[in-house]
Amino acid sequence: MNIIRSARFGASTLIPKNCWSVVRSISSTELTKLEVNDKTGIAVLTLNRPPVNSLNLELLTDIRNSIKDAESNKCRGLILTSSSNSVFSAGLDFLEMYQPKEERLKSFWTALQSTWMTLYGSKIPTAAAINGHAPAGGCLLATSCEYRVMLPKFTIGLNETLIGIVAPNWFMNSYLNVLPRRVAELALTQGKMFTTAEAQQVGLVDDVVNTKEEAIAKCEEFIGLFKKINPYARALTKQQFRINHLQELEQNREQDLQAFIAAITNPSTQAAMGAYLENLKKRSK
Ligand SMILES: CCCCCCCCCC/C=C\CC(=O)SCCNC(=O)CCNC(=O)[C@H](O)C(C)(C)COP(=O)(O)OP(=O)(O)OC[C@H]1O[C@@H](n2cnc3c(N)ncnc32)[C@H](O)[C@@H]1OP(=O)(O)O
Repeated sequence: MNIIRSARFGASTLIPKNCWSVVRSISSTELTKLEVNDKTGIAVLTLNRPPVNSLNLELLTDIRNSIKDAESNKCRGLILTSSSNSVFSAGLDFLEMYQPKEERLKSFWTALQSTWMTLYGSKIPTAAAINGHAPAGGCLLATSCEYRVMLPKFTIGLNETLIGIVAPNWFMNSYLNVLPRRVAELALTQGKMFTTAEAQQVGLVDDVVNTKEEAIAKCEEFIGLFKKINPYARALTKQQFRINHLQELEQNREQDLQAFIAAITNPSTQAAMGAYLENLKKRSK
């Protein structure tokens, strides 16, 4: 019998393969659902933190655990998507950063660093089915993947300067891994949110389709490209492209954390964030 061991069902829980329907849950929490298609071996990770999948400590932790579960279950690839019809992820949860408690703020940023390193450095092929808006941290998740497909009439980009904050190096590096330097610099300094059409034009997304189902199918097609490629050779090649960015953060994690805490707790950042949040709340009424 072909057995899959699911880390989050407990080390001793064995799930018999073939006793399940084609799509099988590997692990799920209140905030994430990780399902694998038994025929293709490709896993779909659905973010499910209504209303906007803002990334708080718990969601970031669940995303990281899910990526690790997909890897340890030897999935052939991982697709990130959202349970919302209009938002992929609204980025970092402002409530983690506005008037924060220091210990929680530290855990939050440390979880973001770990999640990014796990996703950006994952050995398996990764793809994002962007079925809604993807500002800031939402864009970071998407650009950390190897392939992106997006639905029309949404927006994506690193808008940090609009909020009065500075995207850290590793946010920028994820952008630069996808965009030409000049486009990335102009976009980052303006805090530009690209429409789907603009994002495709500059190469921020690879394809545009009309439905979430088509987006997942496109991601599967992308991951299928590696069917005949030796996974070890593929993973090492990907690693060589990304190792400098990963090492840069790994070697400066504490410094990066302290820079984040100093920037976020600065009274002028708090004031800018407070005003931005106020505006967001007014708009949503
Ligand atoms: C040199 C190095 C130094 C290091 C310095 C480090 C500095 C920090 C770097 C990293 C910082 C930030 C990265 C981020 O990710 S910040 C988050 C940026 N996100 C945004 O700007 C998105 C804001 N949201 C929107 O634009 C819209 O909500 C939407 C995503 C387009 C969706 O629109 P919608 O109409 O569908 O929904 P809406 O009514 O606006 O929102 C519904 C409720 O959700 C609340 N909300 C939205 N976004 C967030 C969020 N990111 N965090 C928390 N809450 C959010 C919104 O306020 C509504 O709430 P309510 O119903 O009014 O209570």
